[in-house]
Amino acid sequence: MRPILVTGGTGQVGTALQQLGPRFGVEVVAPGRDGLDLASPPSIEAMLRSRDWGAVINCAAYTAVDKAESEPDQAFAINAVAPEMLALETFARGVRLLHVSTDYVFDGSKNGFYAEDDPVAPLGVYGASKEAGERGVRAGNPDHIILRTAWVVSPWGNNFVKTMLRIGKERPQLRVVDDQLGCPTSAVDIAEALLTIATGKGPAGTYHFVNAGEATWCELARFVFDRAGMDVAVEAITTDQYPTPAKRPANSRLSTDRLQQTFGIRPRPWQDAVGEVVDALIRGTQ
Ligand SMILES: NC(=O)C1=CN([C@@H]2O[C@H](COP(=O)(O)OP(=O)(O)OC[C@H]3O[C@@H](n4cnc5c(N)ncnc54)[C@H](OP(=O)(O)O)[C@@H]3O)[C@@H](O)[C@H]2O)C=CC1
Ligand SMILES: Cc1cn([C@H]2C[C@H](O)[C@@H](COP(=O)(O)OP(=O)(O)O[C@H]3O[C@@H](C)C(=O)[C@@H](O)[C@H]3O)O2)c(=O)[nH]c1=O
Repeated sequence: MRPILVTGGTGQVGTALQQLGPRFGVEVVAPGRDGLDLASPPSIEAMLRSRDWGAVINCAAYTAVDKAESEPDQAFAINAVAPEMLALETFARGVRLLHVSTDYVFDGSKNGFYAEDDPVAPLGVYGASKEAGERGVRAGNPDHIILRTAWVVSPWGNNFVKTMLRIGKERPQLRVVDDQLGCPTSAVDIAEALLTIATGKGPAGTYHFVNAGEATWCELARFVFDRAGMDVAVEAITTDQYPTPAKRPANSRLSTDRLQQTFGIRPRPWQDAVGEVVDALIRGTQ
């Protein structure tokens, strides 16, 4: 297969894609921001023109959920404007675009797991910018895959597991919200799903990929300390007791039925995936 271009090569999913490329027998080219700046249209155009790409996977994003509330222009530039440009540039070259999106496009009011066609209604700037990015991708390139995922964890970059391990070393007691439900998901598993789709022939459209099961942030924190063998007491609190600039959905669990039926991808339980990440971080092997 022709090489795959990955944006955001220094991020969690971008790093995982580079690691998994050889297993799929595909060359993954994953520049960081210095090699491909999504805020710069000439940079995007030049990179798209530089090779005969087999697919483009857009993993670059403005992911600072709280900071986005005070930097909406920056968030929309990377999460909405750039994906539309990527869509137009890939369409012009007959290249499929795989675009990663988020559970935060939903408002959390559903009683159950969200399906792909459920109405979106983001609560904050980050979610709104990602939702606008989805629309840009759909409008710009009919040959697109929008893969929504959630609560990404890995040994790389910033994520909740790394935050917990860091704070847990400094304090014996933590307070973590227990009324936001979601699906913790490994960046490696997302990368595997993306490469399965990119190297296959399934139909374009919007899909969900998360690890199986569900948890609150509090349950996830307790799992992490248990797995790490750390004696940290985690007090369950409500969202009201942990005020943040951005509102987050109370329920952002995603159904993966469509992805399973279309691509035969079977997500493993989040405990297996997150456990692997905790083990790697404790061993310091990544
Ligand atoms: N993290 C999560 O919990 C979730 C993430 N997602 C989505 O998954 C995708 C991947 O997320 P994840 O790997 O966690 O993200 P990270 O925050 O780990 O990485 C984001 C990447 O985007 C890059 N980036 C930011 N601005 C630019 C720019 N102007 N030009 C080029 N690159 C830029 C960053 O580069 P630099 O290192 O230079 O900042 C980094 O490589 C994103 O679309 C995100 O919205 C969806 C659900 C949950
Ligand atoms: C650090 C900390 C956080 N929290 C709460 C705040 C928040 O409600 C929840 C998660 O906090 P974080 O800020 O780490 O996670 P957050 O940045 O909201 O994570 C999101 O990132 C974006 C990119 C996504 O797309 C989402 O899927 C999701 O993964 O935990 C506590 O209750 N106690 C704590 O000590």
